[in-house]
Amino acid sequence: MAHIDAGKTTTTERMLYYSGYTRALGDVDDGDTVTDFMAQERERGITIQSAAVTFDWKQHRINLIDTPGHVDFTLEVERALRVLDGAVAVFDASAGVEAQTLTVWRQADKHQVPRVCFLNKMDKPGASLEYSIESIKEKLKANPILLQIPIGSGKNFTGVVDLVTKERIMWHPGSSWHDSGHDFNTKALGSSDDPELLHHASEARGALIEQVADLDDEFAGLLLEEFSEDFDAIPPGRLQEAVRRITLAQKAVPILCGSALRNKGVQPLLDAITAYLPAPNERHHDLVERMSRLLLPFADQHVELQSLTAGNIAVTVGLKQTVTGDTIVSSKASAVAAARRAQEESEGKMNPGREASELVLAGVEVPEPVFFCTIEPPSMAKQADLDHALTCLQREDPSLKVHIDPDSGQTILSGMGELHIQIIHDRIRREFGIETHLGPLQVAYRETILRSASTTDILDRTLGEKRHVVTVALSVRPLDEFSHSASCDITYKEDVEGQLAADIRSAVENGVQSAHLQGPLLGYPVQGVGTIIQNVTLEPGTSMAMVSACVSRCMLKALKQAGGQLLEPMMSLEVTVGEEHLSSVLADLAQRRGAVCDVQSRYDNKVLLATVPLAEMMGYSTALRTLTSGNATFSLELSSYEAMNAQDQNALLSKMAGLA
Ligand SMILES: Nc1nc2c(ncn2[C@@H]2O[C@H](COP(=O)(O)OP(=O)(O)OP(=O)(O)O)[C@@H](O)[C@H]2O)c(=O)[nH]1
Repeated sequence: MAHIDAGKTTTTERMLYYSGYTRALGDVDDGDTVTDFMAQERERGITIQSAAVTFDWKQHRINLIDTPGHVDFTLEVERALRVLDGAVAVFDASAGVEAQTLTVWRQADKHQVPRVCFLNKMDKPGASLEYSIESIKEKLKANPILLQIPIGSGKNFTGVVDLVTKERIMWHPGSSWHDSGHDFNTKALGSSDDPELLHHASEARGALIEQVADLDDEFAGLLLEEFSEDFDAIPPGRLQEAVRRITLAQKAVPILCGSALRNKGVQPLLDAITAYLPAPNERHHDLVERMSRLLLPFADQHVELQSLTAGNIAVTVGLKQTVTGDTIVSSKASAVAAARRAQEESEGKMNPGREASELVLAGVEVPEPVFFCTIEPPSMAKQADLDHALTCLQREDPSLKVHIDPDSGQTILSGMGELHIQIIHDRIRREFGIETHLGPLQVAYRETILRSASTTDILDRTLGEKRHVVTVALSVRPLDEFSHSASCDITYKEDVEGQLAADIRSAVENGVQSAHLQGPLLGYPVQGVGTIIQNVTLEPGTSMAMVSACVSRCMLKALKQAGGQLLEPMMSLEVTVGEEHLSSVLADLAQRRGAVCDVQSRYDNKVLLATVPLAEMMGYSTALRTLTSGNATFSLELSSYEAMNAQDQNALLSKMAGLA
C-alpha cells in the first residue's frame, strides 16, 4: 500500500522474480508487469485494480495483493486491507509521507493491520532516510524502528547495513545498473569497513536496542539481566523476536530501505515480511460471530439451552463484535433474503430512498446526546483500561458516545443527561475498578447563520512535483427552519452539477460536510444552512482531497460572513408534583428561562409541561428534590434547537472565551 508511484508494482515485480515465480523482470514503464495486467494499467503505468499473486520465499508462502495508490481507487485498498494479515507500506524516499499514504495508513489502522515500511527509490538524488522517517513520525504518528541504514546515496546507493544482524549487504558494487540484483554479498561488519559507516551503524543499532527495550518488557528484562554489561552482545534472534512482538502488537513499524527499480533491497524486505508480519493464524479477523452459550433468563437467573425457537427471549455469551441494536442472522444470504422480503411487504409504504436492509437491520434509534464532559483516568497508565471500559459500555449502550477532542487530546463522553453520565462514571468504578475524574458537564450547542453570503476561494499548492489548483465559488443561506438533523443541504447553480464529474461532486460535498462539523463561532456543528455551489474549476492533476480542502475553507469564510448564530438545545420538561409545591416549581422554572406550555391535573397531582433550555437544567434533580421535599418526578427530552437571543449568546461567547 502507498501513495501513487511510490513503487508498489515495481517492488512486487522484483519479489516475483527473486522468488523464482517469473524468469524476467517486468517494468511498469514498459507496461509488462505481472500485476498490472489491465490494458489501462499497462498504458498508464498505474495500478487500478488490486492484483493478487502467490509465491514462496524460504519455506513461507506469501500471498500478495498489489494495491492501487491513486486516491480514486481507495475502495480497492480498503477491500484488500480488510482481508490482509500484514502490509508493506512503500514510500518514495525522496518524498516521505504523501497525501494518499495518510489515507491508506488510516485504513490499515482501522483494520488493525501490522505493517513494515519500505523506503524505496533510495537511488534518487533527493532520497533521504532521515526526512522520510521524520515524516512517518509526524504525519502518520507512527513509531518507526529503523532496521537498516543505507550504504551510499543517490546513484552510489549500493546496499544496506542490517542493524539486527550487524551485516553489510551489498549488491555487486560496480556492476551495471541493469544487474538483476539476484545475487548479493552478505558479510559481517568488521574493521575493514569504512570507519564512518561503522560508527553510524553502531549508533543506529544502539538506538534500535533502546527503542525496542522501551516497547517490549520481555526484551528489556533480557537486556538488564543477561546483557547488562554489553547490550550490543544481544543475539540477533532475540532482537528479531522482540521486533516481531512489537510489530504484531502494532506498537511500532520496522523500517527498511532500498531501490526496487535498481534491484536493491528487495530480498531483505522479503525476509522482513516473513520475520515480522503475522501468519494467518496469528490474526483474528472476527468476521463471524461465535455464540458460546445460549441461556434462558429469569431476571438474573439463567438456565442453559441447546436451541431456541421463534418468539423466545434468550441471552447469549461470547459475542465479540455485536453491539446493542444489531440483528444477528445465520448468514449473509439470509440477511439479504430478509431485506428483500421486507421490501416487498412494505412496497409503497416505506420512505423512498430508505434502504430495505436498514429496515430489517434497523437496530435502535439512538437519540442525539445533548450533554458532554471530559473523562480522565487517575493516571496515564490507566488510559488503556479506561478505553477498554468505555468500549464495553458503548457496545451495550449506543446512546453513550465517546470521542477524542482533536485539540486537547482529551476523552469526551456524550450522553443523554446528567444521570446517564453519572451512572456511566459509577459503572466504570464498580465494574472496571477505575476511579475516573469527570470534567464539568457541558451543553452540546449548534451553530447556524443569520444572513446569506457568497464567497470565493482559490487554493494553489505544490506538493512534491504536483501542482494543485482549485477555484471555488459558493453561497450559503439560512434555511427557513433550523432542521433538526445535522445533514447538509447542498444544491448546485443551474448547470454546474452537470459539468462536474462525479468524483469532483463527491469531493465538493465532502468539503461542505466537513465545514459543517465545526462552526466558526465556537466550533459546534452547523445546521440549518443551505449551500449553493456556484462554480468549481480545477487544473488537471489536482487531487480530490485538495478540492475538498478548498471547498471547506471557502465554506468557513462564507459562514463567518453570514453572521453566526448559536442554537441551544431546548428540552421538553414534564414535572409531576403535588399541588402544594406547584408554585415553587413554577417560580424556579421562570428563573431557568423556562416557558410553561400547560398544567394538567392527574389524580391528586399536577403535571406541568414546559420547554426550557438545557443549559439551565444542570443539577435540576437535586433542586427539584429540595423544592418539593422529594414529592416530584420529572422527565426531560430534547425538543428542538432554538436560536439564542443576542444577550444570552454574548454571555455564552464571553464565558467560553474565558472572560466571564
Ligand atoms: N528511481 C526510482 N524509480 C522507481 C523505483 N521504483 C519504482 N520507480 C519508478 O516509479 C514509477 C512508479 O512505479 P510503480 O511501481 O508503478 O509505482 P506504484 O506504487 O505501483 O504505482 P501505482 O500502483 O500506480 O500507485 C515508475 O516509473 C517506476 O519505474 C526506484 O526504486 N527508484
